[in-house]
Amino acid sequence: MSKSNILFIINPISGGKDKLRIPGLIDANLDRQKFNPNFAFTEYIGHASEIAEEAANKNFDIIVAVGGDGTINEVGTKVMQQHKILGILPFGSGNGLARFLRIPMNTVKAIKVINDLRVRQIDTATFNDKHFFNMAGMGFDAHISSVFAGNKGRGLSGYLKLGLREVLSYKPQTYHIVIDGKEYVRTAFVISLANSSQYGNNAHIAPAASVTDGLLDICIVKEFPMYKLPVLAYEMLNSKTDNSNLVEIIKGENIRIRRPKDDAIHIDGEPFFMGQEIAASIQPLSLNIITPDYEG
Ligand SMILES: Nc1ncnc2c1ncn2[C@@H]1O[C@H](COP(=O)(O)OP(=O)(O)OP(=O)(O)O)[C@@H](O)[C@H]1O
Repeated sequence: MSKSNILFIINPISGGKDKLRIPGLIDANLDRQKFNPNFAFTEYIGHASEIAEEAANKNFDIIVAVGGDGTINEVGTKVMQQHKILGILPFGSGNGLARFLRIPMNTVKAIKVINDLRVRQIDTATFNDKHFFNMAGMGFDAHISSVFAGNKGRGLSGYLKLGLREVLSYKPQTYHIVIDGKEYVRTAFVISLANSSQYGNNAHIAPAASVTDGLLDICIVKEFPMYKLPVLAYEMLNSKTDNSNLVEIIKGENIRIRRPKDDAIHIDGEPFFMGQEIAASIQPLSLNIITPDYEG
């Protein structure tokens, strides 16, 4: 059997964890009968994308994102465009897609998943001109990720502290939403377009989401009084937003959203700025990815 050339693209800042030991750990645990490993550390935003594109144009068959959903986004976009295979070693703050796909948070176990080399196809989606793999959206979560991006102390506790401060001052907006031709007008705190079920850290906004159904779950988090925030948190952490009074979920393939002004959005947790009009759609089974033996 010929060996696959595999490149690990390591984001040194994701999840706020030191990653200098990662190449050694991979060397010690990767199946050398199957793989020729190489390593690259990213140095700036967008670098993972550049490295992945170059590797995909060379002779790398498998490219592994070592980081969180933002790193997966950069690497996955190039892997998908070049019809290669994506692997994930979860090292983010939230690890939404990795958790959804049941990729172990333990690095040695996640390397063993790569050794098993079970490749499946999952849906991906677009949000205007950008691809996403886990979740994209606007409203409070986009606002918070733009604020979080300017914050040096990444990691869960930094995120929670900022979230609490911002939640008290954020004002819901009114959106005109068209999902597969049907129009909805909603005043919402957040609109999330979910490919997987969760933002990360097992906060499930769309419990019934599947990455193989050819559909996005459009999650409209309604305007609600702040004292109900713990209810929403409880529902997300217990996968109960399907029956919530606070969240409306509609499945669809093609989505258009008009909002009151140009504003922040997020793509897989990373902040961007976009205009008033957003068009999103799903690309069924468009990404080859290594996962454990799990259907979701
Ligand atoms: N060397 C670097 N310095 C600064 N930023 C970087 C560097 N390398 C990559 N990045 C950027 O770091 C951002 C965050 O990465 P990532 O999403 O993987 O981690 P996270 O936000 O901690 O995890 P999650 O998205 O799972 O919550 C990405 O947008 C990526 O472009």
